[in-house]
Amino acid sequence: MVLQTRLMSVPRVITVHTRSGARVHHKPNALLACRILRSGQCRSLSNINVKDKLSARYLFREAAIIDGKDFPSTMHFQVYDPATEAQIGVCPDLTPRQVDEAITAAHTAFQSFRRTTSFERAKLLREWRNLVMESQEDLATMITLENGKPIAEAKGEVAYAASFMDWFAGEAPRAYGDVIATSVAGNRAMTIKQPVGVCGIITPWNFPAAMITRKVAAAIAAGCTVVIKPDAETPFTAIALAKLAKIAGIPDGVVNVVTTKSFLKEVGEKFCTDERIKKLSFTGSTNVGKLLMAQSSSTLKKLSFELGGNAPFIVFPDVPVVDAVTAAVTSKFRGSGQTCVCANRIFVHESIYDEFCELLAERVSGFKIGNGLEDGINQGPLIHARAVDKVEGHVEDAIKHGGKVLAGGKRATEFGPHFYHPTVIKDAKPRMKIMKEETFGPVAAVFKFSTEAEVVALANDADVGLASYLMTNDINRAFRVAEQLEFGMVGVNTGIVSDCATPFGGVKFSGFGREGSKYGIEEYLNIKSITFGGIGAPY
Ligand SMILES: NC(=O)c1ccc[n+]([C@@H]2O[C@H](COP(=O)([O-])OP(=O)(O)OC[C@H]3O[C@@H](n4cnc5c(N)ncnc54)[C@H](O)[C@@H]3O)[C@@H](O)[C@H]2O)c1
Ligand SMILES: O=CCCC(=O)O
Repeated sequence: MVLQTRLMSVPRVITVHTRSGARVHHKPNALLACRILRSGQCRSLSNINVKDKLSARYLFREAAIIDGKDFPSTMHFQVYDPATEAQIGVCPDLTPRQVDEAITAAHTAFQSFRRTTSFERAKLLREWRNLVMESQEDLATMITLENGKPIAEAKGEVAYAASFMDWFAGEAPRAYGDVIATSVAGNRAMTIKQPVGVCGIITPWNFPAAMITRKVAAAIAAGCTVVIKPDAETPFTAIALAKLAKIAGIPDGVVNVVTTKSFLKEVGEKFCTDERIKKLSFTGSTNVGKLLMAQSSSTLKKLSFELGGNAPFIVFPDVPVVDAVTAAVTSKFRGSGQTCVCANRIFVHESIYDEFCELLAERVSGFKIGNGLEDGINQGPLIHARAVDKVEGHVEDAIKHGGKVLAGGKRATEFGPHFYHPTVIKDAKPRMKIMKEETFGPVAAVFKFSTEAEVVALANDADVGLASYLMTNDINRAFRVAEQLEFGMVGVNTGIVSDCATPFGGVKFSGFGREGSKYGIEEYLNIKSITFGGIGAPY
């Protein structure tokens, strides 16, 4: 019976592709199907009917979107729910040649879209935003299915994603230029800002909607067109967003979504080396960021990179411990610890260390783990088996180096293979892996410190510099420490720094460029200076 159920999950036609792009189609017989299941190519025990879970069934599309149309393909990859391992659907596995069609569509659309007024683009963005919020439940359901985060968090992500549309609708008409006094008496100069052109957008799985809209809303506000490549773990939210963009009246070719898995490297290279793509905005790991930067050198593209973090969370003794724990929990366990701004190293002053650790462990032990679609769940699965292995490795390493597990510390296999119990580790030491590497999982490692100078040095002892946090009620210390922290963002007395209105981005190996805020649109604009001569002396 189990085998029969498993066999039903094997696609009716299987397309196997070679690296050279040649395709072979199979109608699997039982033997081949068994081999596929054994090889792990098809691991689901059942399929989820996503459309039945949505009120707008058309939002779930198993197609790329190029030039406003569904782009079919004969090659596909499967997408799975990390909570149940059931198959959610299949997505086109596009080759660089097919991706070329998306770039052509974006390039053609740019010729007219660049000429729209900023007011027209703002109107389109607001329309898109309204549709996204009307579809909040459906989009959140898709996010939870693809990514695993609890449904309440997924709804929050949709609202966060929509906030960038609203924000950049406001920023579009405010892309002001300057009037400049020149050194030559007869001259006058001014600047105007123009859209850079077609933008390549590469995004990770941890925020299937918000990492896209933070880039795309800014690009559209500026008058650019985009080709989005979402992560192969979470493509359906991106496709639904593009469908809503079309319904909002955003012209065909302005928002394209390409999906790929087997041709990831080649498609990445295509994004970097195609001269029609003038800007690449990437959110993901530092290693991939370095590769994309190297690959882009031949085309000298404008680049924005939001890369990995390893956030310190510093607790000084002048704040109530309960407030510090609440902020630490908010920062650490968002998305089961899988956000780039999650606290990774919690530094607590020795005078309140034991109390903090105990209260943190008590809070974390009360978390409700499970399938994010169920009521009341606040910790879902991790994205895949590799993520669980990494978390397990960090916990084992911490124990080996003297760390004491106060909560969790083990896989939560009773919920499924991708679950890990939210964990608190006391007596964390700088020699542990967790000090140097982002865990990207639900592990709170708590370090003890004695002096301000010591903790600032410890916090800055990282090759990345994205978010950082400090808790203190001493205003002088807040300024002093915030200014010394080598990070792009500092949260003082809060565990959340993300907001459409504030600049988001890092320093060091966390990348460069800023998203959101009044600076976000600048990443998609070129400044042109226009000098008028022969005007005469100024009055
Ligand atoms: N700074 C931020 O805003 C931010 C946000 C989310 C995640 N992150 C970072 O991302 C990392 C985890 O995410 P991840 O595992 O998905 O990262 P990743 O770098 O593996 O993947 C990110 C995206 O890049 C794509 N990609 C991978 N290899 C590629 C290649 N050779 N060419 C082109 N595209 C390629 C992936 O398909 C995905 O779409 C963490 O380090 C995290 O801190 C940073
Ligand atoms: O994971 C990175 C982005 C998280 C955020 O925007 O708050």
